[in-house]
Amino acid sequence: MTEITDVDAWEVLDSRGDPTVRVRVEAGDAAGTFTVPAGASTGAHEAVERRDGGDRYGGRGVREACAAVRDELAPVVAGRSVTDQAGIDEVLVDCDGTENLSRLGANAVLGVSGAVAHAAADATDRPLYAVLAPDAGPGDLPMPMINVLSGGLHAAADLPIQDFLAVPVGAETYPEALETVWAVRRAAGNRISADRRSAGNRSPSGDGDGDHPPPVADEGGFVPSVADADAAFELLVDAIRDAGYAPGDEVAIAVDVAATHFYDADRDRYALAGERLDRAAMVDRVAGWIDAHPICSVEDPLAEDDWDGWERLADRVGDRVQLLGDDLLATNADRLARARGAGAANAALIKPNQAGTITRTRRVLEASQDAGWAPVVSARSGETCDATIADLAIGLDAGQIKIGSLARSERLAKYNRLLGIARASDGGFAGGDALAPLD
Ligand SMILES: O=C(O)[C@@H](CO)OP(=O)(O)O
Ligand SMILES: [Mg+2]
Repeated sequence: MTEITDVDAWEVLDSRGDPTVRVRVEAGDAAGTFTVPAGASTGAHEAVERRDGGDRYGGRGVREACAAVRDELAPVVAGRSVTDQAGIDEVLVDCDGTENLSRLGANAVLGVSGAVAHAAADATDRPLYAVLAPDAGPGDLPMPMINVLSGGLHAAADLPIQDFLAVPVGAETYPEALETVWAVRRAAGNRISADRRSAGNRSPSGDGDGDHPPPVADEGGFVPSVADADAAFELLVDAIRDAGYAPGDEVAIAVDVAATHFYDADRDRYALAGERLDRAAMVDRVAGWIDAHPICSVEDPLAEDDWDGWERLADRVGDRVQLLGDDLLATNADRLARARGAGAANAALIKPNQAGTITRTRRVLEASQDAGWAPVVSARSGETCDATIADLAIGLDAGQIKIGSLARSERLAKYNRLLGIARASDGGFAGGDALAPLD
């Protein structure tokens, strides 16, 4: 048994330049570090983090979360076996004392939980994915859904839909999957640049007529010059063709509508690019996108508490596409159980900082697998070069992963971790089965 001997926490900056929590756990000579990510399109049902700028903690929430790690969480885990992840997570949750971890902050609790997992890997001299894996062992490399076009809260743009992602369903190896999407991204960038050139836009740094680079959003996706979702889907399909791939068969499209953030609860309407859609019209609109474009996965097509809308859409298209709950499920076991009972979705986005501990994350992921629902491990829009989710996806055999674009270091740290694991393994995909090419 290797006992935890020290826990420290401090502020570091994430990919938006905002402070976040980094925790280091020591167990004798072994040590592990984990850095907590942060969402922008956060759901109401996520575990509650202490972030800067919130009223509740006077705007210095991250500093207080770090202090909570040092002053309250460190004493309760000191002396415990670093390999007892479930036991440690239980005392962390008990120490907070609230269900949603709002007293100390879910970022304080997850910071310790994640660093314990890394320290256990170091103490046992095993890769993190092996430490996270069940007795049956780790799974396959996850099929990536990779952000190419961005809108919504991640981009200062008119396009209300958040992510348009390419899924390289025809790729046979991990390097080929990333090469495929890189070619699609480059083709999309060329098209947006050409549009900007003809519209006379120029980047502030541009010094010539040829310089019209596309703007990029929080996760490195390109911000297209269109407000209409159908136009964005068509742009992505054109880019897939430009890159030499068959839309649907070789590269399919996933979309994160992130509808909670344009749902007007007072009027019970979806405010979509100047329109005001009621529930039935929003369901029609999403079904229309699925009919018209080679879409294999739709995330958050309706707002986080619009159960009726989710059920209607699932009845209509649930046998044809992956209906992925992010804000709906919030990596929360009770919400997943409710959604299962209602048949409201058929896949679960898995974000550790929505859950608050590694063990809670694992349990929701496993509950989703038990239900026959595809789990998709996901990064947040605010990230660091911490690559833990890559190991989580492989260790727990998630089958799919969503990290962001291929052009920002905080995203590439995770893709590169997966490439390293692919190099050391047979490189097989699990996700190819879950997301079969479209007919
Ligand atoms: O909505 C999402 O799925 C994520 C990642 O794209 O965004 P955020 O981290 O801002 O919630
Ligand atoms: Mg989402």
